Amino acid sequence: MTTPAIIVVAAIIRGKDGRICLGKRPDDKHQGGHWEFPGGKVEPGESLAAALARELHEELAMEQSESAPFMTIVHQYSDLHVTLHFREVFAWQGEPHGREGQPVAWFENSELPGLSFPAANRPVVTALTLPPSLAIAPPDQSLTSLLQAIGELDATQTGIYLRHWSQHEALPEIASCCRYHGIRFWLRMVSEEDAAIAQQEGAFGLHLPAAVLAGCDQRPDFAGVVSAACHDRAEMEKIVSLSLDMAMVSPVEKTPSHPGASPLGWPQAAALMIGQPLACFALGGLTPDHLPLAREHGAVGVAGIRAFWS
Ligand SMILES: Nc1nc2c([nH]c(=O)n2[C@@H]2O[C@H](COP(=O)(O)OP(=O)(O)OP(=O)(O)O)[C@@H](O)[C@H]2O)c(=O)[nH]1
Ligand SMILES: [Mg+2]
Repeated sequence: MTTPAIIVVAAIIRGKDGRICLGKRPDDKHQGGHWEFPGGKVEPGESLAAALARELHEELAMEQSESAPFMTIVHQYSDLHVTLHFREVFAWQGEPHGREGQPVAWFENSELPGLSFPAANRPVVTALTLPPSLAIAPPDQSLTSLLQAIGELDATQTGIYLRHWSQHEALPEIASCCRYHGIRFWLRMVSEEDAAIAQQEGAFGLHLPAAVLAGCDQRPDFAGVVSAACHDRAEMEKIVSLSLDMAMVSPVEKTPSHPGASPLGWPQAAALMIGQPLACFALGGLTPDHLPLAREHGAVGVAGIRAFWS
């Protein structure tokens, strides 16, 4: 028996202090009692932006003027198939309040993982803990220039992937520099012990290259974000089957670091990323300025080497 299918838009509303506005779903509704990103069903013929503006007016008395895609999640509940389009809201008038009597409150990003949400929301809650840009440490970078570059990054916007440093003797020094500057960093998993090293050094993420993903039959034992490289549909299916949190999808465009690789292009990258229950990062020939384009195509973030370190 097929379950009913609906299309929903929901808002990521960030206040000036960075906190996020959530509502509580009434107990008698689908997924009642959980916190939700305010929003609701898209009506036939309505654009996502218009549907969101209408829902925010109806539910929160917010007159919203501008929103852009954040991520899309497709989820099968036992009783309902939902396509959830999360959009980031940039500008609005009016102080949001629960017009239908529902509790409305503002939360720090770090508080979100401790709240109870509908099951479909897990990937968006993870995505909200991630920086929008991920700078990959270039292979030829010296330790001195790496440490200096870390100090110059904006920790709210950029995390780093220490691709070549997992087993390096200087790792504790680099990790401590990242922690000091509040930079979220990822380490590469090559052997099992890398997961323990990443945990011990306070890494935010653990990244599996394609060959490691291929040999993996369960999610690595790491209490942070687990990501993996993804170049095609089979790898995406593997990543989803292992319940990983994040995929770095590449190469989206032509890139000097892999001159022989033929790029996916945005339409094919979008087909891989949109709706998946994880946070996708687009990689390959991109700069941080590609973020809005990447979000239009199903990625929540962008990653790269050269263009991400200046
Ligand atoms: N608004 C919202 N809905 C969500 C979220 N996560 C999630 O699974 N959903 C599901 O998406 C659907 C959204 O429906 P809704 O109840 O908000 O719809 P609505 O505002 O149009 O209300 P109505 O049915 O009273 O007209 C529900 O089945 C809900 O369980 C979320 O974060 N926000
Ligand atoms: Mg609603």
